[in-house]
Amino acid sequence: MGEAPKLIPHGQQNETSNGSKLEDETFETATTIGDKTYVIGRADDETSSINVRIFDKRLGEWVNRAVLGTKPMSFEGHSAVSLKDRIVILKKNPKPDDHTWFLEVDTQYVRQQQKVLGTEVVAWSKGVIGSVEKPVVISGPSGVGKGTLISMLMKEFPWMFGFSVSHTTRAPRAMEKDGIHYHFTEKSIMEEEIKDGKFLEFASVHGNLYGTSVEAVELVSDAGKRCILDIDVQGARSVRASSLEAIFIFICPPSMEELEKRLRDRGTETEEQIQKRLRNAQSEIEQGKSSGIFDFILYNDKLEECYESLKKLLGLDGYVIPPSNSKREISLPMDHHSVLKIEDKILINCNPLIESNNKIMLDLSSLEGGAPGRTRGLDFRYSTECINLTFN
Ligand SMILES: Nc1nc2c(ncn2[C@@H]2O[C@H](COP(=O)(O)OP(=O)(O)O)[C@@H](O)[C@H]2O)c(=O)[nH]1
Ligand SMILES: Nc1ncnc2c1ncn2[C@@H]1O[C@H](COP(=O)(O)OP(=O)(O)O)[C@@H](O)[C@H]1O
Repeated sequence: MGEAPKLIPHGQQNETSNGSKLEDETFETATTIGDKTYVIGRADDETSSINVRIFDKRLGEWVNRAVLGTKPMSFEGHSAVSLKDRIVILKKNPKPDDHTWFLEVDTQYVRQQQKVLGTEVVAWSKGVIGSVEKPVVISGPSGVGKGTLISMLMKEFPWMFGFSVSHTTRAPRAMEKDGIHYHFTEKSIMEEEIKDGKFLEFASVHGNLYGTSVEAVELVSDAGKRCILDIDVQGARSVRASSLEAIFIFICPPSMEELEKRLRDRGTETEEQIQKRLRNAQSEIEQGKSSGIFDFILYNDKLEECYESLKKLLGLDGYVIPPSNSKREISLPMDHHSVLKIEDKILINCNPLIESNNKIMLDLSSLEGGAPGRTRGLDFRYSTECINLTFN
């Protein structure tokens, strides 16, 4: 039988071996959901990310767990509030864009990973205020014009779109820069990261490995931009099956002869690679048209016409976008002794002694996404409607 969780309350003096007093920088919270208690706190030595221990009250012992998702780095203190399938962690003295994290303990993603890994699983997901436009997946055979069309979008709407930088084991082309066009990666490293659940999707394409990391997509959305993914049909199929909702567009060439001409004129592939890509093109076009994965099929014959059609699909024809769509940020002066959950809202700083303009309501009623990516749809409101509660 294991010992029930013993917590070190915030600020409690800790005896060190030589009896000197040591202010404990971090502390732990214990939150029970179902028959498990989740003890959160203290930095995990190796990674200095926040540690999670699970005590199974039914078994009366601590259980091992796999911790998935992007882990929060250690922080000096937090409040923990339990929802039915996750724990909301509100950081103490947070940075404006790093205040809320979710420890998922019984979400669909956790249950799915528990089946795959055959062990207890918890998954971290960073909370982000507001929601984002659905990402745009663009697929099509090599040489059809995907990159050209995407560059035109990014040039005309730089504040609106961001490109998901894929990982690949392919060698860079003359003009390609690492971290801009691709993360050019060793196969063994990429395979390791795939095993660690860091990729939303990956596929072997034209003899090389390509993949979209969760971070690549989330970093674009964190910047308040709409994410564009240039991925092959296999990748589009995986994204369609994932929790990431997106718009799927397949670009077709006007003919195979024109596709071959473009590929040759581009001059970036050897003859052997051109032949391989043309062979693959036939089946890709077939899948693009008949698989049901794609919401739209665009023919890239005349470039400008195709670009106008693409903008129309994305609701951008003749649409003037205000240049500044600054991200909403909130600074959360949080007093950790006065956090209260009422249904799907969390009242922060409700202590009547705290001045009203620091009373905050966190609305969790329209959460989207979640591990292994971000949890979006948070809504913070400074609210004097916080109920003045007496704390004894
Ligand atoms: N599944 C998947 N495919 C990708 C990814 N990045 C690029 N691709 C696809 O890999 C194929 C080859 O890409 P690339 O070597 O850049 O050649 P290109 O199509 O001629 O530009 C294209 O169909 C891309 O859409 C990715 O992250 N995942
Ligand atoms: N509509 C078009 N007409 C003629 N050439 C095009 C058209 N669209 C793209 N191209 C050219 O075809 C080549 C392949 O385009 P690219 O964007 O690299 O394709 P992808 O990214 O799909 O492999 C490039 O040299 C590009 O300038």
